[in-house]
Order: sequence, then C-alpha cells, then structure tokens
Amino acid sequence: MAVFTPVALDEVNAWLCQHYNLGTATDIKGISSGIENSNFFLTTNKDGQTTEYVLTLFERLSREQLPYYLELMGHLAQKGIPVPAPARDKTEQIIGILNGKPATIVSKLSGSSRLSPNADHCAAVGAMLAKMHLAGQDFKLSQPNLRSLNWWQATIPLVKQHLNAAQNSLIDSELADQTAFFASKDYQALPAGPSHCDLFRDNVLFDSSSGKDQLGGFFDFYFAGNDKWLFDVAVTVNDWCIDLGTGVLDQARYDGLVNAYQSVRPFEKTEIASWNLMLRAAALRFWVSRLWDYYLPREAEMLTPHDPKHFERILIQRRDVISCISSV
Ligand SMILES: Nc1ncnc2c1ncn2[C@@H]1O[C@H](COP(=O)(O)OP(=O)(O)O)[C@@H](O)[C@H]1O
Ligand SMILES: N[C@@H](CCOP(=O)(O)O)C(=O)O
Repeated sequence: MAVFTPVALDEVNAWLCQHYNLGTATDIKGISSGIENSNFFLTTNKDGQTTEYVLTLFERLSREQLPYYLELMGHLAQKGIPVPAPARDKTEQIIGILNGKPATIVSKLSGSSRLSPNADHCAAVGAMLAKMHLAGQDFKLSQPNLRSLNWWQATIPLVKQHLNAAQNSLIDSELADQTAFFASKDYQALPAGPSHCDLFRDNVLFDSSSGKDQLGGFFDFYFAGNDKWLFDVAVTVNDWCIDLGTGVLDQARYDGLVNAYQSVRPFEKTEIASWNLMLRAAALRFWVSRLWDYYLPREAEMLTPHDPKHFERILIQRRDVISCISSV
C-alpha cells in the first residue's frame, strides 16, 4: 500500500463521536494493498453490535471530486449492485475531514479477490459489469473519467524522458492513433455512462461462504467516470482475461466475460467496430499511469509501484493481434 496518512484509534474515535452515529471504534488496521488512498478496516461497536467498515482518506482527489464517486456507489448499492455503500454522518454528509484529508466510511464487502480467475469468475464479472452500466444510466451526477485522453496528453510528456527510443516511438504512435480515434464519428456514437474504469482482479471480491464462489462485489470506484461503456469492458478484459506473464488473451476467460456481458447488454455495431482500438486505449491508460507512479512516486509508509512494463507488453500485443467480438 499505501498508508500515506496514519490514523490512530483515538483519532478516529474522536472523529466518529463528533460526526457519526456509528458507535465506538474498537479497532483500526491500515490496509497494505492499494496505491491511491490511505485505507483502513474499521471495527465499531454500537449497542453491543460489532460492524466492520472501510475508512478511506483521499490522497489525490479533492473534496469537490468526491461526491460523484460516493453518490455513484450509493446509487448503485440502492439498485442492488453489490458495491460499498457510503455511511452518512449526523448531518447526512458522506464526506468529512480527518487528519487534514477528505475522508469517508463505506460498508465492508465480504469475500476475497480471485487473483487467478477462471472462466466462471470472468462470466460473473462480465454480467455484473453490464448490470452496473444499466443501473448507472439514471445517475444524476456527471464527471468525466479524469484519466482519459486529456490526462494521457498531459502526462506522457512528463514520463518520456525515462523511456528508450522504441518506447518513445510506441507511446507517440499510440497517442496519435487514440487522438484520432477519440475524434472519430464511431467513437462519438459509442454508448456511455458511469463506468468503473479500474475493474481489475484486485477490485472485485468473491465470497465462498455458501460453498460456491459467488460475486461479493465491486469496489474502489475512485477512478470511475462517465465514459464509453466499451472502455470499461476493455479495461476489465485486459486484466481478467489475460495470461499475466505475456499479456496474451485467454480465449475461455475472454469468451466467458464478453458473452456474459452481452447476455445482459448486447454490443452495438459501433462497439464491435471499435473493440480493438478500445483494448489499446485501455492498455495505454494503465501504461501511462504506471509510468507516472513509477517515475514520479509519492511518499508513503508502504508503497509498491505496479510494473509499467506489463501494460507496455499488453499494448504491443493488442497492436499486433487483432481481437474480435461478435454480436449476439
Ligand atoms: N468496501 C470494501 N470492502 C472490503 N474490502 C475493501 C473495501 N474497500 C477496500 N477494501 C480492501 O482494501 C484494499 C485496498 O483498497 P483499494 O480501494 O484498492 O485501495 P486504493 O484506492 O488505495 O487503490 C483492497 O484490496 C481490499 O482488500
Ligand atoms: N489498477 C491500477 C492501479 C490502481 O490501483 P488500485 O489499487 O486502486 O486498483 C493498475 O493496476 O495499474
């Protein structure tokens, strides 16, 4: 992780007591995975009942940007999509300030990540992603994906000095192709709405307490934004359906995810035509952010930057091998 801003039990207790009706904090533990925010498992006791929450202190996002993510989680949770529901304080606010940082408390989902998923896990994720897209259609707030084309255009010049000649040529060429893609009529026509934009294996939980692996929920909505739904699918496929060593797509997991998604929301013709460029866009997005995190790191108590090379490999794969999706 990342615990960028430490929080002690007495600090959180004073804060809870002043602002929330959640009882007393009995335990707080820093979470060592995650690279964006400071996260803690928080245990409370209210009238003898113990409840577990996740406390997040936001390190990069401003207080103004947060209502979109938190209200979206609340909206989706209300519609039956398994995502963390934000707790409201005594004055119905979902954001407070703790140790100088914007902070929120959300419900803790059950289960654990499946870091070596099979086709059934991918199918469960694909179907729920499509349901989530449909459930988000009537969400009233709107905020763009802040890590889209404008951000790539602003960030690539900051990391280029660290790249070799071949990498520089690849990143320039892909940025030019993506700039043209974003300006195209096909791109403009793609269906869009609230999207998670970071639905990696480590942002989904599965619960096996019933004896069978069941989707526990999606979390970490802090890269969410209104974007093309196809971008969300491409981000998800580029992580869930690949061989992590090579970046090559695994056909069974790929079919599992894409077919299950389409069983809920079939792709439109423009989406089918845009698929390969969107897989490349999704690879570029994470290559750039990983380069940025790697070469311009922040202070943290525990921080392991993700390997940028991984998404460079995936981008090269998607440029070399054209992947198709068909209509159902
Ligand atoms: N609502 C939640 N329910 C259960 N576990 C959670 C929840 N939110 C976060 N976590 C745990 O915290 C870890 C870090 O959270 P994450 O949102 O990925 O951090 P970051 O935003 O810093 O990348 C996750 O891997 C997961 O184990
Ligand atoms: N999923 C991204 C990094 C974002 O970190 P997360 O822990 O908030 O998902 C990547 O793998 O580069």
